[in-house]
Amino acid sequence: MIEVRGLTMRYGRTLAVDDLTFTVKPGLVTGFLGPNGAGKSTTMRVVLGLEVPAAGEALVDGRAYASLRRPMLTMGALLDAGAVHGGRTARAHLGCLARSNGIDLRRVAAVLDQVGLADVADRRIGGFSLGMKQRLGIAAALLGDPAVLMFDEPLNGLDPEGIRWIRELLRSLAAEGRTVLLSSHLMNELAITADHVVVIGRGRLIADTTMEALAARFQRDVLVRAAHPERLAQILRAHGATVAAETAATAERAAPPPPGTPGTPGTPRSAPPTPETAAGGDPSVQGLSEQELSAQGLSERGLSLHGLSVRGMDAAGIGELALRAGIALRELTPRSASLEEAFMELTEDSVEYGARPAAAVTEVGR
Ligand SMILES: Nc1ncnc2c1ncn2[C@@H]1O[C@H](COP(=O)(O)OP(=O)(O)OP(=O)(O)O)[C@@H](O)[C@H]1O
Repeated sequence: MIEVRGLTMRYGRTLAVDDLTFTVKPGLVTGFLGPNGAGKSTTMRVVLGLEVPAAGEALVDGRAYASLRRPMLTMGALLDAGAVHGGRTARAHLGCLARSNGIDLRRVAAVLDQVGLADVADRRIGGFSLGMKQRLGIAAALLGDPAVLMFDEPLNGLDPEGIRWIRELLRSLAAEGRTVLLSSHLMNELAITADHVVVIGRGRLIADTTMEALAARFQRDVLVRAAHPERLAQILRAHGATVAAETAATAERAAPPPPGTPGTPGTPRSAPPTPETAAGGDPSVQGLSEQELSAQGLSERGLSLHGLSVRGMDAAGIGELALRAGIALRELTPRSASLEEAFMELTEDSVEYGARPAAAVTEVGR
């Protein structure tokens, strides 16, 4: 477990960490998020005893890291993969670390194997790529078989295969009951990898929550396609939900970004097209502007194709009401903001979200 309590850290006039408190629990992968300069690396350096805070404390399994006699057995950390002696081989580097921490030298071969560097163990680190150096840094962190692991931006420099590898490694380490903290700028990767997230901005805590709760907090709506949408809309409204027609505009906003665009959604945003929509849909609805749609009123058939955007009720509740009414559902998709969007919203200085486009929905069922 890592406990950060009332931590404050200054560099001259810069308040890098401001009365920060959070706990990183065992058995979970915890993501540490924050914009540039938020104080993530500073917090990690204080945890490692590399900086002395102005106030507060950071404890690893109840002890200050600096007070541990053989610290690598308690916590393994990777802060800067480049900070290694380039003239040494990977095996010699890990051997030095093992000897200075009283770690059995057989662990060196074991961790080299674990991170996929066994074949290059006797090459000089100076010739390693950034990705290989990241793997070596992870091997060093694992050397003492510690119960607590902390990585600063471990995904930097890794190719997609490397990112998948580290994601699986972190998940397996947490599944073994270890405490795993990683900072990252790659929100999408954190969304897939982390169970819990600590978000900071300007050195202060912004959110300390499960990834699931974060997704629920930023849940936009549930997309519903049903056989009798008008009737279902009325029932849902009668039970307190807000129901709007899904238009081409809302569907486009909710669609996943094109490949390569940062910000993969946390939950699926749109279902595969039905044979009808794939074939071009109802010409009386498709291609019309929102104003035209609301002026004309949406046809039952148009609504069943494009669907309903439902807020204020979860998918299970909607499904239950539809079942009771005997209305067949063709689609029921909860749609969340991507973690990227959630992160931007959380860390934005102003609560006002001025840049967000006006809602392109039309009320239904009244
Ligand atoms: N050694 C230092 N001397 C002076 N200021 C520093 C030092 N280290 C960090 N800072 C300042 O402290 C603040 C927090 O920096 P820190 O590196 O901890 O943020 P971060 O969240 O890790 O950022 P990034 O994601 O860009 O690495 C920043 O304003 C930074 O400029």
